Amino acid sequence: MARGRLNSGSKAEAELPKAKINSQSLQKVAKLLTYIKPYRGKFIAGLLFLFISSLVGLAFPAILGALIDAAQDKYKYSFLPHSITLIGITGMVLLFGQAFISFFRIVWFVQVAEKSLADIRRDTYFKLITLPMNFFANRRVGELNSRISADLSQIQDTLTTTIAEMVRQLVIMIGSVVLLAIVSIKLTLAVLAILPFLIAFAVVFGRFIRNLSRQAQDKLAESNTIIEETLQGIANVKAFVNESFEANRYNKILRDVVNIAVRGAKFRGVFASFIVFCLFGTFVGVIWYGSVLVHNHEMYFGDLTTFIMYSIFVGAAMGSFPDLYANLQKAVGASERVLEILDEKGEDVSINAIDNVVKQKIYGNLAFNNVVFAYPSRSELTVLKDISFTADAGQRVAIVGPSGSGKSTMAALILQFYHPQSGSIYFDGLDADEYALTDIRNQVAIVPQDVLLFGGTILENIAYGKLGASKEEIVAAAKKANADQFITSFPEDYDTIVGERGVKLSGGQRQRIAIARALLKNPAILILDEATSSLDSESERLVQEALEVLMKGRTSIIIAHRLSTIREADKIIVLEKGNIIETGNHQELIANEQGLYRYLSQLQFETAQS
Ligand SMILES: Nc1ncnc2c1ncn2[C@@H]1O[C@H](COP(=O)(O)OP(=O)(O)OP(=O)(O)O)[C@@H](O)[C@H]1O
Repeated sequence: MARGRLNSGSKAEAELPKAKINSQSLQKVAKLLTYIKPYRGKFIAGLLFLFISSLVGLAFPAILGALIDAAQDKYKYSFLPHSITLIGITGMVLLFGQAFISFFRIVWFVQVAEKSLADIRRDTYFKLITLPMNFFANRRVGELNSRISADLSQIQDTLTTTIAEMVRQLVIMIGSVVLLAIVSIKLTLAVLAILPFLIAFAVVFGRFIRNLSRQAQDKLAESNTIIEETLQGIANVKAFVNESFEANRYNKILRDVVNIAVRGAKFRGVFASFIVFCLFGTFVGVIWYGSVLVHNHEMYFGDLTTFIMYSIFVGAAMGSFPDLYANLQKAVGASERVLEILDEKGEDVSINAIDNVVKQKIYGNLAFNNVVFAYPSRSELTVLKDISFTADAGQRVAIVGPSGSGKSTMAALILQFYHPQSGSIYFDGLDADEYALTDIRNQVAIVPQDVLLFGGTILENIAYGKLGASKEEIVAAAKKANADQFITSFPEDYDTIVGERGVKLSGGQRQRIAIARALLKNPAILILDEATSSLDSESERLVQEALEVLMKGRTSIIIAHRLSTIREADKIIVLEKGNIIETGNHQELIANEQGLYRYLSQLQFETAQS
């Protein structure tokens, strides 16, 4: 019956919203069910075995009744042997047969569910990572991740248990009602007159209680967000001595959780007491009426036992439907959400690495032609307004400008993370749209401001630039990137684990790893997003040296924060509020007394001196 969880603990899938089950939603689910297709043989066999084992289960009340009657030398069923022992043996044989069949149906259902779910998971993950950047800009990634895993678990549960349980309970319920009528039509009518009303009441009241429990769960989820956020930003909490502020915030929300849970508990108490009273009242009534029939010799005692067992079957089956139906609704909702992702249009990247190899070589000539761009998530703010510039193969072009002027956005456009609203980007004189997306990304490398290292060894982290690179190639790249020395100073050398659970590397060391990665990738065009935080002078020298090696022979776009590092650039583009306001080399720009470049240079020079 409605087992609304009213304590504030919550399972992930308990929070999943339910969807309406109608022809439209079922059509969508059917699309997801195509994932079962490769395993349909096992699935159908499992359903068949389930059907058989449920039918066999229906025989037991009759056999138990027959055993009890046989004890009094009464044999009602002609198809059963007229001997207590033989009836007992028949029961045992059926039981064994049922156990045997159940084993296979459970194994097959789990196999089908696991395999098809793995396929859905693989496709969803691949679709997710090939979705355009804009998809991620509008969503909280953590939320997306937990939502998808909860949705997929719900679908998995439904495939492994809910569908099987529904079929089983349906067979048992229909079978039991038929068999009840055969045993005693009078008693059957008495039971059927009461049970549906009781169950309808339980469903309606149960739903009300579930709503209350959902409110408690939502509040609890809100409180968990506080924990998550504060733990992620623990350094901020400590630095601002805001521990008591956070503790109070958390405490307040916890009090709300308790209030809602306690209010719900009162309703739950009323509900449970009423149901227990009515349900057991019904059974007491049935047994009373049955005893009267037995007493008047209108019914055997064994029949009464059989009858009571079938009534319990019917009650349990009816009671299980609301939960099973709710599970099905959640699964439909979950399927719809997973399908939404699967139906999104991903970028043109193939799951087979072989399809992504470079088909059209880029030599490094880059041009922006009247590029206008606004982020799709903030379309009212034009970030780049009519940007035009060229970078010839092998040139170094620096982009400078105040914070928020659009420098990183230009890098994102070169990497084709977004597309300009108007204007074009050209590689070797050809519009970017004429290249395969992977061709561009394979031949452009970025050394970002903040280098993210994956959990794994240093070797694997460098190899990310060229999967399948040999150890010699990796070490050679690390040497050129001035990284070999610090790597070999670790006891585990290139096998040192870095990332969240491994050794923490300094900013300069991480940058040199990123440079080694980029060297290994050997791109035609290089984007350097210079770190804003300055390194100590030794580290700075090592990084700068490595960058010199990296930039040699390639087009380099340097997003510069420290103007001292770009004096040698062939061209400097000064950006302000999305417009190019000056272009030239260092000498030319510094000569412009009213220019922004000269002003910014002086500002940095004075700051450095002071
Ligand atoms: N993903 C995004 N979605 C919406 N707006 C964005 C996004 N990324 C950046 N912006 C906005 O675009 C503008 C330009 O940002 P951008 O990061 O390109 O500047 P920047 O010159 O690189 O700044 P900084 O020197 O601080 O890194 C800013 O107003 C910023 O708020």
